[in-house]
Amino acid sequence: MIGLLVVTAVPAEAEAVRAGVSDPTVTVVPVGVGPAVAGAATARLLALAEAAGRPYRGVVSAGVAGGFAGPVEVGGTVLGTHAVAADLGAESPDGFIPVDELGMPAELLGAGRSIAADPHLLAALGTALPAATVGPVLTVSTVTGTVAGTTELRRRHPDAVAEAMEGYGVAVAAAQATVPFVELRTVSNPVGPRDRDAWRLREALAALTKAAAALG
Ligand SMILES: O=C(O)c1cccc(C(=O)CC[C@H]2O[C@@H](n3cnc4c(=O)[nH]cnc43)[C@H](O)[C@@H]2O)c1
Repeated sequence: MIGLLVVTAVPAEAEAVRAGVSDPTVTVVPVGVGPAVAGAATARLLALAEAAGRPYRGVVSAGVAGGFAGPVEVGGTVLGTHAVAADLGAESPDGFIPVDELGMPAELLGAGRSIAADPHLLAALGTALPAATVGPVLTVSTVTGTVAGTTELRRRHPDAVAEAMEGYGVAVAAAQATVPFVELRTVSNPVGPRDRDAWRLREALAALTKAAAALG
């Protein structure tokens, strides 16, 4: 049976996903924090499965996230239409320049700075999770932690609904393996001035367990 691969950053997220999934063909693996380690680990898992003659039918980047106040509240569920490499580019005196506006040859940019979710996976999860907020999910290497950072990110990505740290890396791995990708997040904290004590991890992990039932 061809299964689904669900990758999370940390073991607590993986446990929350496993608690909600009943389909034995769904494999859940905590692959680490940040786009580089998550992307590399996912690429390896996809390559090993392909080499064994049992390629995955899809990859889901799942876990908790910071939510942009307005579109989504703490405890809410988010489905990513796109995984956006929000801090990949260059600073300049005139502001941030996204990587695909730096004049580099397109073939060096892979799938680009924004990778769309697979429309079939997205539609299936959207049907199973009608209350989910659907929109672009930013991938950042640095958690946003100031008012200025939040304002700038919202200015650059007015449609974004959440930020997390792995989606784009996982999406690159999926794109290179031509495996469908989608991102599923639940919100542990608002994006804004850093207040780690205010993160509602228990609430977000419980929401993740509920949402994970949609994966099978
Ligand atoms: O300490 C714990 O028990 C625990 C349980 C579950 C998750 C964690 C994490 O530290 C998750 C890190 C993970 O969360 C994403 N995340 C969450 N909020 C944000 C944010 O505001 N900005 C960016 N990323 C966020 C991210 O994907 C991290 O990898 C701890």
